Amino acid sequence: MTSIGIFGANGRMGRALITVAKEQQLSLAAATVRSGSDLIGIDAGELAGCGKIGLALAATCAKAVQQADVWIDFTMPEPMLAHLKLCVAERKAMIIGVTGLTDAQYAEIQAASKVIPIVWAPNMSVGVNLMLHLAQTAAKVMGNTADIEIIEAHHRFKKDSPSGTAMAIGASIARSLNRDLTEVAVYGREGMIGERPQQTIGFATVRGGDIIGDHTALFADIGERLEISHKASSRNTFAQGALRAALWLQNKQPGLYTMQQVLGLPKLD
Ligand SMILES: NC(=O)C1=CN([C@@H]2O[C@H](COP(=O)(O)OP(=O)(O)OC[C@H]3O[C@@H](n4cnc5c(N)ncnc54)[C@H](OP(=O)(O)O)[C@@H]3O)[C@@H](O)[C@H]2O)C=CC1
Ligand SMILES: O=C(O)C1=N[C@H](C(=O)O)C[C@H](O)C1
Repeated sequence: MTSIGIFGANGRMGRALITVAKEQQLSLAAATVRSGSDLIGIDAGELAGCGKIGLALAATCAKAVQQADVWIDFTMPEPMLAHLKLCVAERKAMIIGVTGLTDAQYAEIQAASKVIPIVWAPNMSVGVNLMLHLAQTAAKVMGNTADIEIIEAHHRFKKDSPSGTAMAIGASIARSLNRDLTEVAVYGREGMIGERPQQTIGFATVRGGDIIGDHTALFADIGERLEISHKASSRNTFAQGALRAALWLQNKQPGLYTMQQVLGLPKLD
């Protein structure tokens, strides 16, 4: 049975991962927190609020990393890169859900994937990964005349904007229309901005309360509009996807894999 490790066990996603791993009776071999944390030694299930699981939280270090075959990381870009180095040194596979990466940070994941197998995805839900296909189909049919806008909403604690998922939806649409997202993306509008250039892809961000994660791709033409929407109502959905990826990734060759591959969906354009 694949043994699984969780970095950032105290995060919102860390706790969801522990809960779902327990529900699914997976082999959770390690769960770590920052070194020096007061949580070290506490039972991981008690931290997550799902009851004792008999696994004490450990400090993140090489020795802890040796305890599991596949590590899951939903922390933040900088700690994730430190964890990536540990996994490369110990030749451990990694599932990475962290968003808000710079191009240079993403390049570090690409480089590490020459040595270890990695799944990186900004959204581990089945629905969003299907939505990427639906958005490409809509773009091919409507994208040359319709105005395309991507709207996302998340909880007040989220640090990055637009969300990683919104960026992935925008990139998928741009690819299927042969547009360069860096040239056509518009992030927010203010003042006398003039009429909308048709080729642009707009992004709008909402932040508030405890919204788990909503995404809409809007194709607005004259006389009709199409909206493709996904709403997550539980973080456990993302955790289920990440754990599915962890089981799928064990014994794979080094490489950078996608959730499309994990879920057996066709390759995106
Ligand atoms: N791909 C997907 O499906 C999804 C991706 N995400 C992404 O996952 C990431 C985490 O989200 P979320 O769980 O809400 O965030 P949280 O803020 O709840 O958790 C972040 C975790 O990272 C740890 N951390 C932060 N900074 C450091 C540091 N400098 N050193 C060590 N540990 C650190 C925190 O530790 P501590 O508790 O000690 O502060 C915490 O455990 C985000 O990038 C988010 O966008 C989220 C949901 C789904
Ligand atoms: O920070 C979050 O919470 C989420 N982040 C991911 C993103 O940036 O797309 C995925 C999900 O929507 C929740």
